[in-house]
Amino acid sequence: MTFHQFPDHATLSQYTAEHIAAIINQKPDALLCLASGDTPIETYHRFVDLVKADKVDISQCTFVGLDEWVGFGPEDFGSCSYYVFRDLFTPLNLRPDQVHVFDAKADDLQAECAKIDAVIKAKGGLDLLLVGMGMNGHIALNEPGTPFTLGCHVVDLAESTITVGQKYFEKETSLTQGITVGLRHLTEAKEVILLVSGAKKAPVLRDALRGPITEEMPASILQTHANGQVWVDEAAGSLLADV
Ligand SMILES: N[C@@H]1[C@@H](O)[C@H](O)[C@@H](COP(=O)(O)O)O[C@@H]1O
Repeated sequence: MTFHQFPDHATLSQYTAEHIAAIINQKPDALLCLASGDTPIETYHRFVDLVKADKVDISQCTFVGLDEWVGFGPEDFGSCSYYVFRDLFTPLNLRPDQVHVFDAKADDLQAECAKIDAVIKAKGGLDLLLVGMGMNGHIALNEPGTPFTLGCHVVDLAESTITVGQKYFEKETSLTQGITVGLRHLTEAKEVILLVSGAKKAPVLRDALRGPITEEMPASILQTHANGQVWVDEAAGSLLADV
């Protein structure tokens, strides 16, 4: 694992966008799984700028959705896929065959897990997994206590995730379960980037990077990845020097 601290969120976002473009320039048919959440939004805007400026050709790439609230879909404001479509997939004008997301409204959620597991397997694994970190250290929707060995699965959401998740919605919304790419896919990904931004995440980031590697702190799995990058802004990294 390598760690880099950027002065601010804008610099972090520009660097990350250029890095994603570099991965695709090296492997035009790359399979990418990119997080929802507030943290990477500016990265996606910068990446769209690079595509529109012809700095990278995405016509052969495939994108996999990372996670979703059960019962919600891309058309629902506040869903995970709503933001990824709004900020990335739609502005990129991707063909339908380039995008694979969980249908979290499906009757058979296990089949949805098998569907995404199969896409990842068929493409020989993820070339890039870009994730954020929840306030309880979750990665995607892998909550504390999730085995590192799981592939895609359905999860009961932690209280903290339900509370913090309200920020994505206009009004109070009932969230109970999630469907998510698992940490086995993180372990097997050729490269993983964890983006962390803001002072409120600083204590969790310190525990994830300086504490023990444990399933109780999902983000600690980054410590085990040979090609794992943890990229943070100064506010998020503010407690690391003190450890
Ligand atoms: N499902 C998402 C995750 O995929 C995201 O990475 C994380 C951090 O989100 P944010 O960047 O908004 O802090 O929490 C949410 O629950």
